[in-house]
Amino acid sequence: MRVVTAEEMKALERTAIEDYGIPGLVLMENAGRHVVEVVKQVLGDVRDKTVTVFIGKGNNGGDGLVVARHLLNMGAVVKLLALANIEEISGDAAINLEIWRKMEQKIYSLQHGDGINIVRLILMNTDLIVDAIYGTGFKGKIGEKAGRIIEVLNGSGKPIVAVDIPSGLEADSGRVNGPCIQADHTVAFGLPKLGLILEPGADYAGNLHVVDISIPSGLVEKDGPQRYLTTRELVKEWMPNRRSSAHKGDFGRVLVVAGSRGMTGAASLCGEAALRVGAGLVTVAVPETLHSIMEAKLTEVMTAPLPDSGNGKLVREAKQRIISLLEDKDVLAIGPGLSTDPEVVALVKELLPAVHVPCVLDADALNALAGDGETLRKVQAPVVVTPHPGEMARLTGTKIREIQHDRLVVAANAAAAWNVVVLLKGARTVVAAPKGAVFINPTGNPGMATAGSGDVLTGAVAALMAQGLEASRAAAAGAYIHGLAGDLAARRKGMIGLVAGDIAAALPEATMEIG
Ligand SMILES: NC(=O)C1=CN([C@@H]2O[C@H](COP(=O)(O)OP(=O)(O)OC[C@H]3O[C@@H](n4cnc5c(N)ncnc54)[C@H](O)[C@@H]3O)[C@@H](O)[C@H]2O)[C@H](O)CC1
Ligand SMILES: [K+]
Repeated sequence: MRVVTAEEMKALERTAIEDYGIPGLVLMENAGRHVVEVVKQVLGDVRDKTVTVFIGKGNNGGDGLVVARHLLNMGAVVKLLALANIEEISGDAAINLEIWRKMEQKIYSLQHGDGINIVRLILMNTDLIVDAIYGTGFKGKIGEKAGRIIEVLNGSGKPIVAVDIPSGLEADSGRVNGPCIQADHTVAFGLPKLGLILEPGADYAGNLHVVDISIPSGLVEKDGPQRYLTTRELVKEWMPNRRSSAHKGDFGRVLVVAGSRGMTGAASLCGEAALRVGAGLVTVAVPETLHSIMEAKLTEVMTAPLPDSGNGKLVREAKQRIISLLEDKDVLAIGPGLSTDPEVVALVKELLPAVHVPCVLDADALNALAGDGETLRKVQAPVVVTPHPGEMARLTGTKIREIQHDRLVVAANAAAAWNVVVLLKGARTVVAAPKGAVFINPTGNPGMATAGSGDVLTGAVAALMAQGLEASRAAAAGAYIHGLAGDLAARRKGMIGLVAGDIAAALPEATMEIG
């Protein structure tokens, strides 16, 4: 599903109105009806329930007026409060205001005074709040008075349904610069806005319902900026079919180069994950002094010893052995637990230009390239890098806060500069392809911020590349499946006690859920 900015959404709405002749009033009516459906999901029978609708002066408020009218017709008690100067309501919103007035219904203006007392009074008998104050027209900072009212609404304990966007949320970034409606449900019209998908916006949005308000589908799907929300349907479309006559070679052979003394778990988690996401054959190559430990740890995953320094860390001489192991492999996954020993750094830098199979670089393989992202361009095959914000900061020579301030832009710029797919981990993992496509991942939970979680993700991405998925799709699907496995595991074990092994163990269930 495409993800848009406020301006891009407005342009789609304008085209629908001006070029296709769909009256804005029709779009607004459709929008309002969908909000009513969600209100009914929350309240059940709305008859005699009290719904308080807060409107602003723009078309978001217009949607709110449509919601009020339909709920009234359904037998609900509806209170309508305007946070703006009613006289400033214009266009389609004014038409709906006129209808509301002709139905001899009241509208409380909060224009004068601080409005807090009237809001508190009305909320005492309210069963549900509809936030139709600001939508894609919101810019900058919420006004002081509106901010105080929003804080009262958030503290009311009443369910809140936000119209299009929680008021106070920046549609394009998901950032908030002050009070913002903490919605239980957000009904987004046409396409999800970026701010509803990125943190903290996704948190403020609550349950996101993306609804069709009859903007022509050809318009909605047409090629605009290639920003997508990774959905189950998209991942299902990308996953390879499994013919009954298939054999393990059909699903690719992965070589994992990972591990060092005290970090054998990273190698085994990565190898196990690659198998569990469907790779046909997986070999984990580790420093030779650790080889017997790995043989004991792993069953379905094969192992191979690599030259090391005797202290359980690879030496640059391992390059030749890795190149020969790669001769009958389809994908290389390198980095988990390798350590940042100078010999390992030298090995990674000398090995990469000699790699001719698609590869996933994670953890210490990325740390080996600190400040030297350009080396990534020397790999003779598609590359996926999977940095967390700290590794990304080291790779780009910047600070974590700069990485986190604009994750999409940082990932997209790095992808283009290094000609690789960048999977930037974090709340809402972002996948950026060199040619501009960006996928935002909706799955996962804070319980996954646990040692080894990234090793599992690396194995999942490698498995999908081995099964023939194009690099950016393998990264987006891998992030989706990894996050879904984490959600399934957290549902059973909670977030606090969740460990990476639980995520790995839930991978098959996650791939089953995708179908
Ligand atoms: N365009 C259409 O045909 C449809 C739009 N839909 C809904 O309309 C809103 C977008 O409406 P818009 O009139 O552009 O603005 P808003 O209602 O979001 O904002 C109201 C108004 O608020 C003012 N404003 C902006 N920022 C601030 C601020 N920081 N403080 C105070 N006031 C502010 C500004 O003047 C705005 O005009 C969209 O989200 C949909 O809900 C229909 O759903 C579909 C048809
Ligand atoms: K809103």
